[in-house]
Amino acid sequence: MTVTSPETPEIVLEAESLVMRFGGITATDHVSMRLAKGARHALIGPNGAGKTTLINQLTGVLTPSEGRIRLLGEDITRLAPHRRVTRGLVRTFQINQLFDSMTPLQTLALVVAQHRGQGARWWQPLGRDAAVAERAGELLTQFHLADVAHTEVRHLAYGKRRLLEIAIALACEPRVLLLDEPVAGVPAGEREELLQTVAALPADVSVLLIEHDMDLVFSFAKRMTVLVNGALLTEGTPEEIAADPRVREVYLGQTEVHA
Ligand SMILES: Nc1ncnc2c1ncn2[C@@H]1O[C@H](COP(=O)(O)OP(=O)(O)OP(=O)(O)O)[C@@H](O)[C@H]1O
Repeated sequence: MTVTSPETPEIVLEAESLVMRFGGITATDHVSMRLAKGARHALIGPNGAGKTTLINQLTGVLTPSEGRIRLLGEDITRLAPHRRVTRGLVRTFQINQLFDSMTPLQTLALVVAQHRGQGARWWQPLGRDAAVAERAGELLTQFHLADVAHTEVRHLAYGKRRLLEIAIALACEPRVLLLDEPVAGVPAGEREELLQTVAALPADVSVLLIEHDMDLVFSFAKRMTVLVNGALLTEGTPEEIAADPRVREVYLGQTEVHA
């Protein structure tokens, strides 16, 4: 039996000494990080720090040159991306052309049905499967999309599209959600709704936020990991990170980082 106490939180996602080389470039240089259950964890770093490369390894788009990734205690280092989603590791999706002519209701019903193994039946009139329709309706309400439930995605405001992207990820019932720049490009007038929704994500879903917007990072995160030049510079609480002179130097754009 595994005994966990408040001092030893359950670790849901663990990267152990990940290395990713592209030819002569080491984009991820022995990076380790752990995400606790219910985490609100941000991954930050200047351009080219290796955030995207790290996330691509966590989701399975890239296979690390070295190191291990564990999800809920199981090694997933070489597991295909879709199998990671099934096991509860989900990244926010960028809506592609496929969804443009569908409504948010149709989109969410499709994803919920697909995730529940009812993909072949998703096109049946909504209402045939009450559980799917109910879950899609819940997500529409939770993500402030009820008023545009029947509007084709192509006509949605940008902020609503970003909300739908997060709702799609939640429809996959994640244990760990990788939230990739949720407010990037969202106009000021639409940000507040998005920020509130991100703040209200279910407490039992562990969230890793990748974000350049420091206001969002500091209002959201309880822990932060800072990457610089592919390596882990430091990890800590927002207060520790804000007070760290090395982090300040990085964000002031100085080239020398003193360890
Ligand atoms: N497929 C690739 N082939 C070669 N080099 C790559 C590849 N992908 C990333 N890199 C390099 O790895 C380094 C890290 O890039 P990455 O995109 O992961 O950084 P990032 O922190 O996500 O940056 P940004 O904030 O600008 O998106 C960069 O030097 C980049 O040029």
